[in-house]
Amino acid sequence: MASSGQPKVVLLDIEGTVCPISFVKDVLFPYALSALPATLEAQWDEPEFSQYRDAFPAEHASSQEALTAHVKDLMSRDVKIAYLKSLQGYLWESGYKSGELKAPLFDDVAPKFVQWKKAGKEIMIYSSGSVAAQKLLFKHTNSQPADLIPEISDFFDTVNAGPKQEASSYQTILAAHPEFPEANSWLFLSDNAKEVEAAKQAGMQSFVVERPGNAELSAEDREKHRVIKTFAEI
Ligand SMILES: CSCCC(=O)C(=O)COP(=O)(O)O
Ligand SMILES: [Mg+2]
Repeated sequence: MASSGQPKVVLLDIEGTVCPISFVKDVLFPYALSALPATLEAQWDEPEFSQYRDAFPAEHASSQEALTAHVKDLMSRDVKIAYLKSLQGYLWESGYKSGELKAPLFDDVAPKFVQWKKAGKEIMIYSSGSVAAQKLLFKHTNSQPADLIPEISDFFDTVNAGPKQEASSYQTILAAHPEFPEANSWLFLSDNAKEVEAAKQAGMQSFVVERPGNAELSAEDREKHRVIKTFAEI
């Protein structure tokens, strides 16, 4: 049983943990779908875009129409596959930089970042969103200052760590930071109970975060995991 000692590292999920699920589903996703046609039209043969197009399976990268249909299908099912997440991050970049997109972090998040850092804790991120998308989100937040990147020590996604519901991914993250070798000195916070389970299997402390708009937690998950509604007690 992992100790409940004070964590040295706070590893944070994004959607449903530091920002509402609705921001991803109702703002970021529609923005990406609205930006896709013009981006494909203008950049289909551009070297800058080719890395995103060529990461797709060949049958879905054969034409702008095929790629658009595949992206719409994946997003309609919230499939968190890396090549889609990379393309989404690319599509969101102009929106963040223009000011059209701003991440609505929950009120307790930015103050806790300051408090955790003063207490000597490290803050890291582990999200299905690409590392590039994570950095855009934390650079353009509703906080003052808007840029919280300086508070964050590292970023992990499904490419540099692995699938979020597999314990081996959390072991990969631990291996990336030998300066914090005790798994139970890490605290992973996520809205997803299966991710919390995987982190605990890797020896981390891990709590389920229950934010407004999150999916209803099962009685089993409430029984199995500590559930927190804010970061107040961390
Ligand atoms: C990094 S902003 C976009 C987040 C995203 O696309 C996503 O799927 C978030 O999933 P999470 O693992 O953070 O719940
Ligand atoms: Mg989440």
